Amino acid sequence: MSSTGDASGLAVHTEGLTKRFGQQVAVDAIGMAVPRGAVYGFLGPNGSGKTTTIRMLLGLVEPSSGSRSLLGLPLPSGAGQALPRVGSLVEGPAFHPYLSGRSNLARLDAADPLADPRTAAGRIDAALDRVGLRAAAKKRYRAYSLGMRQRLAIAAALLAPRDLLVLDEPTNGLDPQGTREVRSLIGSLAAEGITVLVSSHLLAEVEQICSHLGVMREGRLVAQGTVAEVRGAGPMLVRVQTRQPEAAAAVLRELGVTQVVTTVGEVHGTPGDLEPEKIVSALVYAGVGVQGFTVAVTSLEDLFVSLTGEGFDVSG
Ligand SMILES: Nc1ncnc2c1ncn2[C@@H]1O[C@H](COP(=O)(O)OP(=O)(O)OP(=O)(O)O)[C@@H](O)[C@H]1O
Repeated sequence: MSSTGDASGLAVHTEGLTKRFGQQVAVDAIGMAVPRGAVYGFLGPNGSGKTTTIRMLLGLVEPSSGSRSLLGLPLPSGAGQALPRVGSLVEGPAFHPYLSGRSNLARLDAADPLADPRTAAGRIDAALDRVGLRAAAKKRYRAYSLGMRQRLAIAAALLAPRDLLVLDEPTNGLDPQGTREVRSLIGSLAAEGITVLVSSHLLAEVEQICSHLGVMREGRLVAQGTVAEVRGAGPMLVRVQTRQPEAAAAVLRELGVTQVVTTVGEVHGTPGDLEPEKIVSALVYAGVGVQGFTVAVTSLEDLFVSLTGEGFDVSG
């Protein structure tokens, strides 16, 4: 877990945040730190507690214990000041299928007591522009693709000026094209300086756009930090290309390399504290012909499997 420094620079901060449902601990004393300006990927398998955490952050669910603050303001006392600056996509707003995208936004805008009706048209156009739906604004919602529907939902969250956007599984159920659309939209919002907290059970869907990651497993936050920090927390991997993989594997095991795996023309394993040059010289000394030797950090995908006990490429 990384240190995140000054709490005032955090868009989201929790300490010991916990939610119990009867006997079940859905969220177990988590300390989240989302720096301002970050795109924070909140990852974890289904049921690991992401939605419950997000609902606590948005004031939709009361925590059993612990504290939470948004944009430097503690909840619940600072909710009135903080929440208007926070846009969210949690359970997708209810859009009317027979109304156009623009009319749907107009209805939502009119329902907001803080929104000035005299400036509604400009606000709605700006929101449609930002999500790239201006040209399709007059189409009925039911004719929108899934990606367009999700972009309209994000437009709804952007009707008021926001400092923080909280998106719960915004790519869930989207096809690859829709996923790309939402991902690129998140990238452009982040470039405008909006902090984005985006949850997903699919690492691959958010990995490319995130500056920070938080990983949930069974209600606990098991890793958090910049992408590089989280990746760096994983074990190193040595890879030996050779025509004698069995002989190389024996040398590696002898040296104390763990999780040694042999494939055609290659052996890899986790070297622990062993210096890579010691491994190379031992291989040469044993007469193993070394064609290639690399030391690399574990891939994020492998790391997540080890952190969460399951792959992130399983959907549903
Ligand atoms: N209102 C509730 N009453 C009882 N249990 C609940 C309630 N809400 C969530 N849970 C339980 O809390 C755990 C965490 O659920 P949560 O929805 O937060 O997980 P998640 O990581 O968001 O998963 P998903 O992606 O499936 O929504 C689950 O075991 C869930 O069944």
